[in-house]
Amino acid sequence: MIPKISFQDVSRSFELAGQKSFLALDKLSLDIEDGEFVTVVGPSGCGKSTAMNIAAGLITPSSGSVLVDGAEVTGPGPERGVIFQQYALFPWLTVRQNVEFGLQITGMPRAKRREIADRFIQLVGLGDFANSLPKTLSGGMKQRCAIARAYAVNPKILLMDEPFGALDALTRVQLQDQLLQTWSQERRTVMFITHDVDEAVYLASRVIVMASRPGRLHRIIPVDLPYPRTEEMRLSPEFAALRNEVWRSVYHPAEH
Ligand SMILES: Nc1ncnc2c1ncn2[C@@H]1O[C@H](COP(=O)(O)OP(=O)(O)OP(=O)(O)O)[C@@H](O)[C@H]1O
Repeated sequence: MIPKISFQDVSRSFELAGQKSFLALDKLSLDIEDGEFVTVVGPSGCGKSTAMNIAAGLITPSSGSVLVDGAEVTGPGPERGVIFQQYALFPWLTVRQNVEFGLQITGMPRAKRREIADRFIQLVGLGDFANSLPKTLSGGMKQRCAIARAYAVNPKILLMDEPFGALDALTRVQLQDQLLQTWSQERRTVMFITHDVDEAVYLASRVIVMASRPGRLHRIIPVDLPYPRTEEMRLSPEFAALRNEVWRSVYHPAEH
């Protein structure tokens, strides 16, 4: 089976003015299977976003390559949806128009667009706000809108860079469950960066732990908890053990 996403010896350095070049990512090799949900954790500056942006086709590697379905990534593509922490919604468009936007550029007829947009707006719990402008929404609602917009174009891969980072704890947990629910229905491949160790364990079938200086793969920790994930699981000793393991390898990489 060809992996859905394959990082092959991917390195990236940045030229800093007046200094020698800085190695942000050092020979990352990692395969992500079709339909898999992986989370990526690691200290600030260890190259998580750099790796994801290379997979998204937003920046190029200095050496190595990322393959999607066996083909080298050379730029962004509709099969890869990207969701950032601060997702820029168009402020002059309503929730529905924002969600429809990605479909419009594919040339889809209006009625079909609206049907799909409304389905995803319902799914993320914004049914009552379809005609609202972003400025009238809370941060969590804006992010739900951004997620609906990314889902609506039906990308086979979701690249999510701390998408819930700015949200309160309760909204965050709700969006985690919503994300897992849609993932189990539609089986996209998800690569999800987070600073939250609980979130990393709760969502993933494997947690990718990176280390810094230079940014690199440190460990891969499998999460042997069945899906669907539940609140009971979140509070279980197995979950606590996994969380501790991930925590130690992020914060004490020399020993773990
Ligand atoms: N465009 C750039 N120019 C110069 N240096 C950069 C650039 N982008 C990233 N870097 C550097 O590369 C390193 C890795 O950055 P990256 O954003 O990938 O880390 P990260 O693990 O996602 O960090 P965080 O968890 O803080 O978001 C950092 O030291 C950063 O300063």
